[in-house]
Amino acid sequence: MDQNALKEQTGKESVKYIKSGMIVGLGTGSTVKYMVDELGKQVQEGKIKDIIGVTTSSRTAKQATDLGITIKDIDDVDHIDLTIDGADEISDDFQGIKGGGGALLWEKIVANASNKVMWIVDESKLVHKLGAFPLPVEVIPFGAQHVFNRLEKKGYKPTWRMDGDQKYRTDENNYIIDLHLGEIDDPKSLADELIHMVGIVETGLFLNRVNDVIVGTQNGPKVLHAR
Ligand SMILES: O=C(CO)[C@H](O)[C@H](O)COP(=O)(O)O
Repeated sequence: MDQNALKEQTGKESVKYIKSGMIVGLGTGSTVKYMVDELGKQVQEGKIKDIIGVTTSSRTAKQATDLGITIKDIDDVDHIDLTIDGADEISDDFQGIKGGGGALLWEKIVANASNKVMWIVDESKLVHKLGAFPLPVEVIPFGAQHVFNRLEKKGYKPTWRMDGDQKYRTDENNYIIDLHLGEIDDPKSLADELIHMVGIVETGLFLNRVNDVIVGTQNGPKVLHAR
């Protein structure tokens, strides 16, 4: 099976955890796309009833709406039962990097409002230590070049996330700077340092935020329990 087939496997498997009546956080990315397609199918077939989706990006909102899934704004629900989202890297101790798809800010807000969080990944995303995947940080446009320069001075090897020849814009109209760190020895202190730099709105370090992970493997989906 190639990587896409593994993403499809884990995406479809995760829908088994969505029960009728739930308020479900819908993540972003190519793996989540398979999950939302399957969820839409089961909603249309009447197998899953009365669910409400809270989406983590305008892309997922459009996909879910097109499939007939009822969507509510995060501020119109008081909790989320379960959020299913993708991830870019998951370390041995279940810490993660997210934001490869540019939706890290809304993804973290939705995760924080969720009783349970499940990540769905293919096996290539499991790593010993975080950092081979460039760490995204979301920055507001005002003064963003100064933030970039500070990150460069710190040796964090920043690059602008691009969309063609323009800087990529998030759903909040912010920019993303990707940090090419290689290996992150202490994710917690790095997250603390970055979040206190004025202009940075959020980082792609998702620490202690996942309960279960479904991994797509050549031998079928495997469930890992984090906490
Ligand atoms: O964090 C994300 C988007 O911001 C995605 O969940 C992450 O990038 C994984 O994406 P994919 O399933 O396409 O590999």
